[in-house]
Amino acid sequence: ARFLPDGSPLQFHFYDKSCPNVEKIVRQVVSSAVASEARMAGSLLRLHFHDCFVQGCDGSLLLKSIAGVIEGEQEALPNANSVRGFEVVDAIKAALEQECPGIVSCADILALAARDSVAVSGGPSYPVQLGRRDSLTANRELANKNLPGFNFNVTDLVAAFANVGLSARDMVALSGGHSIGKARCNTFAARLTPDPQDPTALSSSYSSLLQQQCPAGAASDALVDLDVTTPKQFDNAYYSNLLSNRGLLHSDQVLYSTPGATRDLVNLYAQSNSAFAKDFSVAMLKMGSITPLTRSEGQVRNQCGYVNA
Ligand code: HEM
Ligand SMILES: [Ca+2]
Repeated sequence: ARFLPDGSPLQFHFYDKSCPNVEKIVRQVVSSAVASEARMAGSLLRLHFHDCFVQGCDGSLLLKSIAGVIEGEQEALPNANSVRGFEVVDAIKAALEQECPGIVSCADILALAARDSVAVSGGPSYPVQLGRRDSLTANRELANKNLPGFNFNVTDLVAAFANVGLSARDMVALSGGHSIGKARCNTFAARLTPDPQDPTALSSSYSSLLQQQCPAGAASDALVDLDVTTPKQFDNAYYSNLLSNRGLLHSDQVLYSTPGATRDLVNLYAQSNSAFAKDFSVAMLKMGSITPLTRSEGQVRNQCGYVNA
């Protein structure tokens, strides 16, 4: 009950009888995927976030578009040419279908894979509530509307998280997800030539480094580490970076550069990795309980990319 959001219809021991090895199997597949490509941890973490913000944690993000039937979320602006890791989700699903066919939902796979991705990257681990079921639908329009943008200021960010029941504190802690993974140059190209009058501008040494990494500016399809200090280690260096104007995205840097409560939290997390670990775990649990389908709602998909025939 340490982290339990009261009233959640999900349970920590949901698969204890029906699929007792579920957590071990997810952990194994995630570990080996991250061992062969460190970035995959970030990619899997982000899938859970982008799922939960759009009609709840229901696996809607995983559904492939089918002309005239499903307008999938993967083509929404914040996702297009960006979200990845679907092969790993499919590999987890395949392993679970071997072990206990028809039991574990794709939405739960995303929640477990996100937790394990953080843990194998050196971040905190926390118990995950389970029992989510998979949607029959996706909503591209809602993905465009609900997912926060890299150009957002603090007010926009607080509002986007409040829209799904998360606090400003949750928002700052969850932004620490940018402790791992990569971004395309076009998501921060506007920051490559910093205006010294702008408090959210990048430090000149960091912007010079980024100019080298994005030779074609916004047109460059290069990828840059979101955390310049410890890009593969899930830790609080993301927050220390903000103190020296080395937040890659505008939406990262504003958390510190805008005076107010979010700056105080950035200072706290930069100082204390354990305060960050605790708040991140609490916030992930809250995010994971956004309006799930449960009981007889939705279905357990046989393949994560498709509604059952
Ligand atoms: C606060 C608002 C947020 C905004 C505006 C935002 C925006 C972005 C953008 C623009 C990228 C780069 C995408 C690309 O270039 O293809 C990105 C990557 C990423 N985001 Fe966020 N994000 C936010 C919150 C979060 C949260 C809450 C998490 C997880 C808890 C998260 C985890 C990640 C990860 C791990 C990556 C790297 C993915 C990879 O390498 O495949 N982000 N985000
Ligand atoms: Ca969803």
